[in-house]
Amino acid sequence: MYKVVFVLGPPGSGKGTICAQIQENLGYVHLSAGDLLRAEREREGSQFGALIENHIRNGSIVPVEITCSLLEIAMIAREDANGFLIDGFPRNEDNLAGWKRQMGEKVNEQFVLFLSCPVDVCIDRCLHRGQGRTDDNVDSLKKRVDTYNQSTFPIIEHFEKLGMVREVNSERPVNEVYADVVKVFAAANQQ
Ligand SMILES: Nc1ncnc2c1ncn2[C@@H]1O[C@H](COP(=O)(O)OP(=O)(O)O)[C@@H](O)[C@H]1O
Ligand SMILES: Nc1ccn([C@H]2C[C@H](O)[C@@H](COP(=O)(O)OP(=O)(O)O)O2)c(=O)n1
Ligand SMILES: [Mg+2]
Repeated sequence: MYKVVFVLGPPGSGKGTICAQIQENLGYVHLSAGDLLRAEREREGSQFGALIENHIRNGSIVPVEITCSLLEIAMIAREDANGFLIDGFPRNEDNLAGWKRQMGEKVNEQFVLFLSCPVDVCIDRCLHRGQGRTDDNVDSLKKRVDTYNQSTFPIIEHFEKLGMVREVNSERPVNEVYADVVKVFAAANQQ
């Protein structure tokens, strides 16, 4: 069984930043659904490149069969891992249902780390992220925030009802956010 922590929050809430630090210090392997999709978009011979780019620019969500397969392939490649941080997934009902179908029997879902941050702060961070992403512009960001509010937040609420959500306010400086995140992992791993 793979041990899995889902990391969710609005675009720019700091998911990638915090996951990199957890990977470095706690031995979890960081898998960003967005990074895997961008890599697949660039892969020569991929039949999904154009479809992925359309969704990324539109701030809409790629069909789960594609994303979940990329995640599973990446997990199989790191079967030695202590656990996995699944960053930016599941982002909607389709993601959640497809994950349950494909991975439900193979994973132990530890908890959901929810990085909460006001949307205006998040948008500002994305506009200054400096990674040259095709979706870090005002138009795409509006759509991504709509998708977050309409489709992703209900998934967080679903996990909340199951008692699985650990919320950390990520509006603060990274070192403060990280310190609280470490406490969440310590508590979860004590059980
Ligand atoms: N706590 C924080 N305070 C200020 N800036 C942050 C913080 N966390 C992340 N950032 C910056 O905000 C941008 C988005 O962070 P990132 O980790 O890519 O977020 P996400 O993966 O949730 O979209 C990056 O430029 C990052 O350096
Ligand atoms: N589960 C996912 C995750 C990301 N995507 C697509 C759509 C998202 O707007 C983009 C970018 O996702 P990414 O997690 O990299 O974005 P943020 O880190 O939240 O800014 O990728 C997806 O279709 N399905
Ligand atoms: Mg990210």
